[in-house]
Amino acid sequence: MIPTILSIAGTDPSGGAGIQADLKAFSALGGYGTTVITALVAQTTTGVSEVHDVPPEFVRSQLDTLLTDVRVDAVKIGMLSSTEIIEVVAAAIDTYRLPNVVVDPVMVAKSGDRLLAADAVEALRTVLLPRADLITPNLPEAADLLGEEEATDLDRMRDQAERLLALGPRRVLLKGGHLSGPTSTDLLLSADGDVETLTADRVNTTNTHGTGCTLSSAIATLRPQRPTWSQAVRDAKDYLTEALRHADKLDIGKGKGPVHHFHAWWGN
Ligand SMILES: Nc1ncnc2c1ncn2[C@@H]1O[C@H](COP(=O)(O)OP(=O)(O)OP(=O)(O)O)[C@@H](O)[C@H]1O
Ligand SMILES: Cc1ncc(CO)c(N)n1
Repeated sequence: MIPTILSIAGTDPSGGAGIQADLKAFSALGGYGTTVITALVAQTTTGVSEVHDVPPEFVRSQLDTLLTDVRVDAVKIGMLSSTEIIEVVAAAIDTYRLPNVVVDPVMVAKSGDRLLAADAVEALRTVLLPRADLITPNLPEAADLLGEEEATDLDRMRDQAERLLALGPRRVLLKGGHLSGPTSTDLLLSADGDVETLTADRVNTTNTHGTGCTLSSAIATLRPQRPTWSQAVRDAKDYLTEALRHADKLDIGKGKGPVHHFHAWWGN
C-alpha cells in the first residue's frame, strides 16, 4: 500500500523549501502527499520578505477536515510560526493519535529570517517535542532549544543530542550540515540508548535551500516503508545527498538555490 504522508508546514513560492519541497520528496519516494498550511511565506532563494500566519483556528479547521476523512501513515511537521499554532498541532497529534511524527523544529531560514516567533521556542520545547517520534534539529536550532552555545564538533553534538532526548522525543537526529569539513555528519540517538553516526561526503554546492525540509520529509515517507527508524533515516540521508549532488542542474534564483529531487526513472 502506498503510504499517505501529511506535511504541516509553511509555504515557499520558489519551491525549494516548506510544503513545496515536502510534496516533491513525498512523491519521489513513493508516498502520497497531503498538507495543512500554517503560514504563507513570501520567500525565495535570497530570503524572506514577509510572513502571513494562518489563523490558528483555521489551522485546526484544516486538520479536522482532513483527518476526519483521511488516515495518514506518517507526519512531517515544519514551520509552525507561533505558540498558538504549536498548541493546535499538538492537540491534533493527541486527538487523532497521529503515527510516525517527525518534527523539524524550524526556527530560522538559511537567510537568517525568523520562521518561529522567539517567544514560541518554549512551546516547541515543552508542548511539541515530547509528542515527536523523531526531531531533526540543525545545530543553531539545537542550541536555541537547549539555551546553549552551538556545538562546534562531534563530541559536543553528542552531548547536546543527549540533552535534547531528555526533553522527551523518542529519537533525535542532530544534523551537522552547519559544520565544515570533507563530510557532513549527523547523529541519531534513540530513547532506547542506540547511537548511530551518519556520514556523507560533503557536496560542493551553494544550492542548499530546503535540505532540512527535504530530509525530514524523506524520513517521514520512508518510515512506513522500512522496518526501522534507523533504516528510514539512512535511506533518507542518501536521498538528500543525491538531491544535493544534482542541485547544480537547476538554475533557480540568484541566492542559495534549491536541491533537485532527481528522478531515476526519467533520468533527470
Ligand atoms: N553540502 C552538503 N553536502 C552533503 N550533505 C549536506 C550538505 N549540507 C547539508 N548536508 C546534510 O543535509 C541535511 C540537512 O542539514 P542542515 O544542517 O543543513 O539542515 P538545515 O539547516 O535544517 O536545512 P534548512 O536550510 O532546510 O533549514 C543533513 O543531513 C546534513 O548533513
Ligand atoms: C516554509 C519554510 N519552512 C522551512 C524553511 C527552512 O529552510 C523555509 N525556508 N521555509
